[in-house]
Amino acid sequence: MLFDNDHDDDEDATFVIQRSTVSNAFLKHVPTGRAAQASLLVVMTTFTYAESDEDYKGLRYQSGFGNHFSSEALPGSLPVGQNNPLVCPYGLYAEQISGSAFTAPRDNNFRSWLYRIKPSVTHEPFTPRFPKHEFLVNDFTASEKVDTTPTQLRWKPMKIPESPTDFLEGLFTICGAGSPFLRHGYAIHLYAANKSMENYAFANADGDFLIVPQEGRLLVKTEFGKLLASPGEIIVLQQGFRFSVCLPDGPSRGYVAEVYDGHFRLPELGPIGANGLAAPRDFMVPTAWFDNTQYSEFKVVQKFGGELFEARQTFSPFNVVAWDGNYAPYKYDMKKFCPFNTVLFDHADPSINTVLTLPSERPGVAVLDLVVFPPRWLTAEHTFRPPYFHRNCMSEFMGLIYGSYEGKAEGFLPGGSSLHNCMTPHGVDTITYENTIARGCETPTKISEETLAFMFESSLIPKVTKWALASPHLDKDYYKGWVGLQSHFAIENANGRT
Ligand SMILES: O=C(O)Cc1cc(O)ccc1O
Ligand SMILES: [Fe+2]
Repeated sequence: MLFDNDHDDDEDATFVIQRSTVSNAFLKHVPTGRAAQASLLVVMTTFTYAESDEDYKGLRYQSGFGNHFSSEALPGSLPVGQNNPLVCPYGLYAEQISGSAFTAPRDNNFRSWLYRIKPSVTHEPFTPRFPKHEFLVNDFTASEKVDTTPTQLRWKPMKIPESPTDFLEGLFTICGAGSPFLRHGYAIHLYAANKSMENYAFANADGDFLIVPQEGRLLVKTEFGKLLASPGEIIVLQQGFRFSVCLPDGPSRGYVAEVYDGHFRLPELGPIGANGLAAPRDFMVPTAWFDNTQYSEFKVVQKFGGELFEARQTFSPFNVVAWDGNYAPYKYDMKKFCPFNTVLFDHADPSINTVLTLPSERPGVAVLDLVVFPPRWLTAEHTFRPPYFHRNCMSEFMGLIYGSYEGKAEGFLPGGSSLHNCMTPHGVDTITYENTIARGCETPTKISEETLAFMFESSLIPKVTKWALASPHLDKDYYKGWVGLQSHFAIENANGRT
């Protein structure tokens, strides 16, 4: 460790998860080998986490968003004053990973130098991985696995699978737009898993992963070190990084946004000033750690153009003893978000809660924003305080990590999802509307500490996978939450509702 701005993971923090014993109904209806397998297998309550506690207790991080970091697991393992000396300390190989064109402008130029026991290229040829992963979609411009619909969509929480399933096996696409071949667009996936990835690492050549755990912690081993994230935190694993997802608590599920255009950044703060929203200091980057074990076989699985390929090697890709650069994975605790809001009247647009944004080439228009709905005071006078009724040219995918969402009294459950596509009308449900009118807005109210919802908002119109549309988790009654909204129009009452 070269810097002292490092942080310990809270060793005392525990997170109780509920084990589900129901099969993955999202996949159940799909007449395929994997789904058929899943429905045949008996309930399984074990999980694999082979490593000792030492593996994740007391992890240390470096802090700061977009910093240039340096970290070494052995003293003196970082070369001094240059990137690729003829001979590196400890006989390490120097290897650069570029997350932007070499010539990208400085504030958009991302690269790191990794000093590793063997270079990444030391593997057998890539071959297609079997059995094929049938539930991933990347090229939404061409895939036959997707459909379009302007209907309001909502899904109940997915179930943890019964059969042994790791993060990659348990990943399935819900919706998305564009294509990694064009380097433009995104995919939104869900994952539900019950075991750690064993003896293999995954790397995504198509884009960056932003993972939102909803149940169960994730311990992610990366070439840069380890990241441990609880529900409420997010993890960003950029294009190309090799990583293995382990489940220290067993069953786990959550949401993933995959973006093809480039990397997330902090939003501009404009008139808010220099402080507020997500603070750069709260972004945590791993410290160097390496695994020098000889494996009879260790696979690197690479997603490339939406297809999975694998290559065999006899060593762990987590063999980086030291690294230096600004292209590194990170985590962020959304509970640390510092919200701003209206303090007199009217409802602020949700963009006020943007955590991270991936801008498009059009000013102010995002490929994908991560927006959080954190605990906060509502103080607006003579104002309908919950989210307004609206139609949006942007598309809104929402998830709930815990608690309940201010706009929905019923049906939007932790682990559930909703999609309000481009120009699809939506807003609070009837019960929330009636309760809000009845309660009035005389006193400040607080959205509970026990609640955390988020939204992925995009300017690109998502197509939805056929399995998500046919899933038994799709809430067919979602529209009923609004059909009860009554007309209160009264020509004789010009001053408000009767
Ligand atoms: O639709 C939603 O619930 C998300 C949302 C929240 C809000 O406070 C204002 C607008 C908006 O789209
Ligand atoms: Fe909305």
